[in-house]
Amino acid sequence: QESMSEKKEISKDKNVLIVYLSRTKNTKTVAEIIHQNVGGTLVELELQNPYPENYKSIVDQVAKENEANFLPPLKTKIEDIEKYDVIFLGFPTWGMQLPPPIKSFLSQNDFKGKTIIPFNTNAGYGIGSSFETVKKLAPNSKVLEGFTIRGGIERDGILFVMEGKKKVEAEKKVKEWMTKIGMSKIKPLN
Ligand SMILES: Cc1cc2nc3c(=O)[nH]c(=O)nc-3n(C[C@H](O)[C@H](O)[C@H](O)COP(=O)(O)O)c2cc1C
Repeated sequence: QESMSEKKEISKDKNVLIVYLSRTKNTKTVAEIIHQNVGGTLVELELQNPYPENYKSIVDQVAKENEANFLPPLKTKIEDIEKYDVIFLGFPTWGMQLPPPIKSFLSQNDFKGKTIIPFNTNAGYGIGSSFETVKKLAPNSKVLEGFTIRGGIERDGILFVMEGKKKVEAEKKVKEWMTKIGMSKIKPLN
């Protein structure tokens, strides 16, 4: 027989999805740190037509896509997205905006009644309009306070930085943030 306290515990259990976009693996590392803390399903978003390797080319392409409101088709399809209650959504800042593939992801799924938690890395200029756009594109969801940390500066040839001391700093900051938003106590079901 289940006691009352057990029932309370069970109602706290959540299905957690961690989905992220990452080109030079900084956001990927933050996604993995979140995964180590909370468990759940970890998925990298991939595109049907990958972006160019060249930095200047990708910057130009993203600027054009933003201007045209183009939603690049995704290769990654998340099975049974309905079953997830909590979705951590990770991305770098691109052109001071939410990257087009994340706009695609938000536009093609229904997040009604779900909790979305954004996380970000950037070259030091911050989140721009990205967190606001998450709210706009998932209007029936609850968007919690996001996490942001400085990552690489590809423009200056600094690609992956989330190792050594920097990774330790990220681990500490992620833990503090998860406690603040009440996500450190949840027990993922999956
Ligand atoms: C196309 C593109 C545009 C970017 N635009 C910005 C920007 O507007 N502001 C900023 O601070 N960093 C910008 N960056 C830098 C990335 O946000 C930063 O390097 C981030 O840590 C990369 O994450 P990733 O390693 O997960 O791909 C841009 C990078 C790329 C590739």
